[in-house]
Amino acid sequence: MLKVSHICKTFTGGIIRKTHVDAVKDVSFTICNGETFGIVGNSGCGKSTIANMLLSLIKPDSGTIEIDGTIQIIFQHPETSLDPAKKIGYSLEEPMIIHKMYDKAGRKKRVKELLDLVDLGEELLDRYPHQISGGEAQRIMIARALSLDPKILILDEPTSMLDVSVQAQVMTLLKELQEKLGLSYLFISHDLDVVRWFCDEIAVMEEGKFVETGRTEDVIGHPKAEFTKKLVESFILE
Ligand SMILES: Nc1ncnc2c1ncn2[C@@H]1O[C@H](COP(=O)(O)OP(=O)(O)OP(=O)(O)O)[C@@H](O)[C@H]1O
Repeated sequence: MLKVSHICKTFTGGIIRKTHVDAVKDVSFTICNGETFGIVGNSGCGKSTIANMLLSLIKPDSGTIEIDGTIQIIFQHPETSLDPAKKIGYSLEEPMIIHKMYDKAGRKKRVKELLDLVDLGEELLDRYPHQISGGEAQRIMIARALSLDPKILILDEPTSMLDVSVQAQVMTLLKELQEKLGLSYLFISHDLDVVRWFCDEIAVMEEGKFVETGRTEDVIGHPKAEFTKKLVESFILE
């Protein structure tokens, strides 16, 4: 389970003229085990800042975050997340080496299990990132994240750089993995269509604030906040 209570983050900067951005303002939510919570909002509304606070990459100014188990993230650009100089096999093993998990034989066995989970063949292990497709690269990133047995995955626009048909395959795979492994997901997206299909609950975010939260069908079907209404309208008109 993940419980976020009243987190806030303000970025300050500038030497001559002070700048001040309230990136996240009093955000609270809970993700129950095995559930998917989506955050939808325009660029710059604070989605990544929330993800970074969950990953302890930045510290909230106030509020609390309780995480039961390990949390991992899948980014938008799988090709830049993989080391171009390292073979896929090594990239899959690396997190286990860093965390001193298993001996060499155990890691090799685990790599095979992980490939199986994401429906890829062992022939990929000897290739470099430029020798695999975008969809395969994203599957490798998912396998790599799973190597540390996380309970929660943050999916930060995980398919927005992929072709539509490949997007659907990766999203279906994520759903299957959730069932199989009992994972919880925090799904960050602009795409209401995918969110509607994928998320149990969503929050609509505007300028650092959650303006509306609830079961996905309720929020999209009966939007209450003005911003949500506009978002739903623009998505239907597209
Ligand atoms: N390290 C930082 N220093 C100063 N301002 C920052 C920093 N990180 C983010 N911001 C600002 O905080 C606000 C929220 O940014 P954030 O990256 O969380 O948005 P986002 O919703 O993830 O956007 P996108 O969908 O484009 O990734 C933006 O105005 C951004 O410019």
